[in-house]
Amino acid sequence: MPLTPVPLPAADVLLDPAFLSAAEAESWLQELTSTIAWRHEPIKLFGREVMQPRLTAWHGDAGAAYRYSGLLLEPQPWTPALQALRQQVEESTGASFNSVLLNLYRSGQDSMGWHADDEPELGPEPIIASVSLGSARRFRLRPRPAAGPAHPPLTLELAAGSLLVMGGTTQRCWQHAVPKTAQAVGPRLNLTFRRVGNH
Ligand SMILES: O=C(O)CCC(=O)C(=O)O
Ligand SMILES: [Fe+2]
Repeated sequence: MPLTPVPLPAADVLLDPAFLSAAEAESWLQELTSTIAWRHEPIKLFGREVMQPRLTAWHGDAGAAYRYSGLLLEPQPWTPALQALRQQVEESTGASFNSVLLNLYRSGQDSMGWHADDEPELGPEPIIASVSLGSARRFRLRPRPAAGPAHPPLTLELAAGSLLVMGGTTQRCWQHAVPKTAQAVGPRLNLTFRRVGNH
């Protein structure tokens, strides 16, 4: 399926709900869940260290170090699986990426709080390509307090095999989150391909 624009002011968001077939998505889920060295990292929140409510991993080109929510992340090398997925994402988006952040939401109790991926090393208008595997979860978008347009929040259901692309002023004008859910959901694995450094 093609990438289709999600109509939002002051944002450049595209979604392909079926970037991967169900069988491809399932096979990537199995492979990545079992071969990635998942870490459970602390995060600095208002000056205090708390554990992140999910598992993470960071892979990329040597030297693509990245500060993320108070952590300095040194990338692990690309694995053949991540290289293959990166190539497929680059072909669909026409963009190039030197790193990928992986998040494993073990259950509905794992989540990602409101944030924008606006770290300086991503540059002023970063393109971030997000592939989802496993259980579908809600992905919420809301205007950034003060900087965002007057628009209600929006919820996208990111199902297995979907590709979401955020570019342009999306990070400058909007925030996004993956809230907890009380529904019984299985694990969800998300990969966000990024280009860091030299902006
Ligand atoms: O899991 C998702 O869909 C979002 C991940 C995300 O926002 C991030 O890694 O910055
Ligand atoms: Fe994000």
